[in-house]
This record gives sequence, structure tokens and C-alpha cells, in this order.
Amino acid sequence: MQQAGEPSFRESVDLMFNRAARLMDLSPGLEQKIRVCNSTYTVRFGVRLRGKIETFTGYRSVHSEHMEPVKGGIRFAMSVNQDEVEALAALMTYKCALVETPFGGSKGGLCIDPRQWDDHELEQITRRFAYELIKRDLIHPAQNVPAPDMGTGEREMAWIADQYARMNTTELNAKACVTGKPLEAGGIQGRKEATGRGVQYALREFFRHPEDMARAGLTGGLEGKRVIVQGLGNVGYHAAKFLSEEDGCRVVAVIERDGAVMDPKGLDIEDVRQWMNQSGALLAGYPRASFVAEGAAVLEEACDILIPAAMEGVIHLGNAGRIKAPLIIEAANGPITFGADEILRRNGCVIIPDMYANAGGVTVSYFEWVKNLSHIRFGRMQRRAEEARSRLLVEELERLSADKGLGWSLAQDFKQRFLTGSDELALVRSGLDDTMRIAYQSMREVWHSRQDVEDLRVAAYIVAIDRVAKTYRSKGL
Ligand SMILES: NC(=O)c1ccc[n+]([C@@H]2O[C@H](COP(=O)([O-])OP(=O)(O)OC[C@H]3O[C@@H](n4cnc5c(N)ncnc54)[C@H](O)[C@@H]3O)[C@@H](O)[C@H]2O)c1
Repeated sequence: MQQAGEPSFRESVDLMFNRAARLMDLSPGLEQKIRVCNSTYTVRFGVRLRGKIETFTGYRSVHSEHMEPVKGGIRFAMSVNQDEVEALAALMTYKCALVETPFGGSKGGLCIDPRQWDDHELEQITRRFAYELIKRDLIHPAQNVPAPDMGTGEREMAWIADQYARMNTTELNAKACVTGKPLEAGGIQGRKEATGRGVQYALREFFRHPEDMARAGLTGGLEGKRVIVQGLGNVGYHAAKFLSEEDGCRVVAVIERDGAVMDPKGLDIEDVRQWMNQSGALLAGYPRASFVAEGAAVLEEACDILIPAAMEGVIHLGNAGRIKAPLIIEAANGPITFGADEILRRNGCVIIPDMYANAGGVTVSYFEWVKNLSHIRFGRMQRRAEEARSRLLVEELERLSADKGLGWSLAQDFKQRFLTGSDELALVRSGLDDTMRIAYQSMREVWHSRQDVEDLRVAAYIVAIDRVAKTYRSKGL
């Protein structure tokens, strides 16, 4: 968390917004309209559990309705409060604009420690919270579409979808009321991995540009780069797994709530995660790496890429000056406070900002929402046309290779890649890759073409604010 005296999370997001807005030609009225949070609904509800009534507090914040539905996850954590959901909702507005998903920004949260309740109790609590939000159209396929966030996943989204369907029995598009559902409840392949996958694609894109790497003092590719990951939950686990297994990165440390495990040769992420799952504990006791009880201090260890993937405010005025990583990719939302951001920039650290870095989740959520509204498996129709085209190409390649004795392996490789495998997953991944590349290019162009734009965060805000402003202006505001 931010240190005493530092701006709150929401204030930090607003200050970051202001850094960008002062470089733009916005009327003060429009600037203010875009920055403020439209509304926050607070609900306190009771559920009878273990023989007594327990009261829970939840929030759903709508930051901007310049496009609808508004979109944003639901978080289950004890730290949830109004300031936090408003900050997260604002980031959703800018994130959706940056990656061009046609949504406004929203976020929800429930003050709860999910580990204190068994599955049945958690289902009762989730359904009751969903009921309160559905009643007020704060969960609705055309108005407000939640997704998973910290402390929630496919299971909670399935309960929410089912609760919505029970309360709207004739609604044709009921499934589109929430994304991040399991496949059998109307989800899409590749959603669970999407945010971590997006972090991988973002880093791949960054490492395609030697000029950008040079700003962080890095050279070469991702292969062999030393990575530290904080939080081995949904986002951190997938990012660490893909980067180590597919890009040759060495994950030298993983930080969790109870401490960190370290291995300079690189950790086996699947093994660490399986151990966490089986032992029911966190990292203490993991037998195949050294354990450090003071996890937060490991953020300050030497590495090439630091991936905070747990929660906000973990890099603050108290530790920013000791961070050695030349490159930080914000897989979590808001992991760097406004004050820490300034210190890191002064020290030459390049930061790939949250609104871009973790946009993989909302991007694939968009695909899931479209799939639910169209009532057809994602890519089912495109697949037919694509397959016909691919078949012609393969036949042609095989004919050429038979005639000329060349290109046989190319034809076989092509055949394997395009005529087999899961069409939905392949399409989701390529759609996500495309989105991450295009969004990076749009930020990069602003970063490199303007003398007054110091960093990628300001560039990202400028692109996002400009798009939101255009939508408002087109509506006559
Ligand atoms: N799930 C998504 O699709 C998604 C999308 C965009 C952004 N995010 C953001 O990514 C972050 C993580 O979300 P998630 O869905 O992976 O949550 P998660 O609950 O699956 O995982 C969070 C992990 O972080 C660990 N953790 C919590 N506090 C910690 C601390 N102080 N130090 C070290 N580890 C700590 C938890 O034990 C857990 O393993 C959040 O900031 C969230 O808003 C998530």
C-alpha cells in the first residue's frame, strides 16, 4: 500500500491523468467530465451463515458511460473500498479506450476474505451480491458487464451468470451479462490465461523495438532475461509460465503474501504453482528453492524485468529509490504510486503501464461478449472460409513441392498450423496479439513523436483520453 501522506489510489490515477491532460488541448469542462467518476453504488446486505446474519459491504462504480455497456471486474478482498473501486473503474475507462474495446469503465468489489468461507457459503454470498447489482441494472448485458478480478474467477462468474438468468428468464442475451465464465457456461477459450498472455505479448512487442529497449538500457531479446514476479495468481502465474516456457525468460524470484522463493537459475513456475495448490499454503516450505520471509524486499533485487501482478501501491515512496529493475511491466492495476512513478522515471526505469499491460483480460472478455451476443462459437463462420482458402494454399504448396522438389516441409508446417487445432483458441490468441501490437504502436507513436511526452504512461493516457474526448464530442458534449 501507499505510504502515509501519499495520495490515495484514486488520487494517484487522477494525478497521472492530469500529467497527460495538461499536454492536451481539452476544454477544462471536458477534461473534468472525463476524469470524474460518474457514480458509485454502495450496498450492505445480510446473509444467514453459520446460524447468524453476516453483513457484507460491496460496491459497483461506473466511471464513464461514454460507451455502453460499461465493463470492469469484481474483486473479492478485505482491502476493497470506495476509493479503490473508483480508481479501478477509471483505469477501465482508459484501458478500454486504449485497446479499442467499445466499453465505458466500471469496477466492483466486495469486502470479504474468500478464504474464510467454504464453497457453498461463498456461492450464497456471491449470488446475493449479484442479486443486489442485477436489481439496479449494475449487471446487465447492454449496460454493465463484470468480469473476474483479484479473489474471483470462473466459478464466481458462473454463479453471477446463473443468478442473472434466474432473474431474467426471457432474456435472450442473458449470458452476455458477465464475462470470464467457464466454457460450459458460455465462456470463451483463452479467457482464463488472457491477462497473463497479454503481458507476454506486450513484452514481446516492447522487445521488438531496439530503440525502446535502449531507453531501459536493455539489449537482445526476451531469451535469458531475469524476471521477478509478484503474485502467482491468475495474472502472475500465466505471465510467468508463458515467459519462462515459451520465451526463455528466467523467473529468478516469485513473491507471494507470505514471502518469496528465489533461484538464480530460474524457477519452474508450474512446479511452484502445483505445490501451492497441493499444499494449500503459499510459498513457505517450497522445497526446491530458497525462501525469503520478507517478500516485499525481493522487489528490490536485481533483475531485468519486474512484474508486479498482485495489487496496487506495492512500489511507493518508501521503496521506489531502491528498485533496480530497468523495466517494470504493470500486470496489476496501479502497483506504482504517483510519487514512486516519478522517482523511477528519474532513475531511468521504463514502465509499461497497467492500462496497456493488463488489457488482455478485457480484450478477450470483449470476444466472449460478442460470442454470447452472436450465439455462435467464436470463429465458427470465419473458420469455414479460412479452411477453404487454406486447403487451396496447401494443395498449391504440395503441388509446387512435388513438381520442383522444394517447400515440402513448409507445406506440411502450414497444414499443421492452419488445418488442425482449436479454431476458437487460435482466433482468440491472434486477436489478442493483434490488439496488443496495435495499442503498443499507438502509445509508442506519441512517446517518440512528442518532445513533451516523457514516458509510455503519459503516452497511453493521451491516446485514451483523446479517444474518450472524441466520443463525448461526437455526442454533442
Ligand atoms: N484477472 C484478470 O483478468 C485481471 C485483468 C486485469 C488486471 N488484473 C489485475 O491483476 C492483479 C492480480 O489479479 P488476479 O486476477 O491475478 O488476482 P488473483 O487473486 O488471482 O491473484 C493475486 C495473487 O497475488 C497474491 N498477493 C496478494 N497480495 C499480495 C502481496 N501483498 N504480495 C504478494 N502477493 C500478493 C495473492 O496471494 C494471489 O496469489 C490485480 O491488480 C487485478 O486488478 C486482473
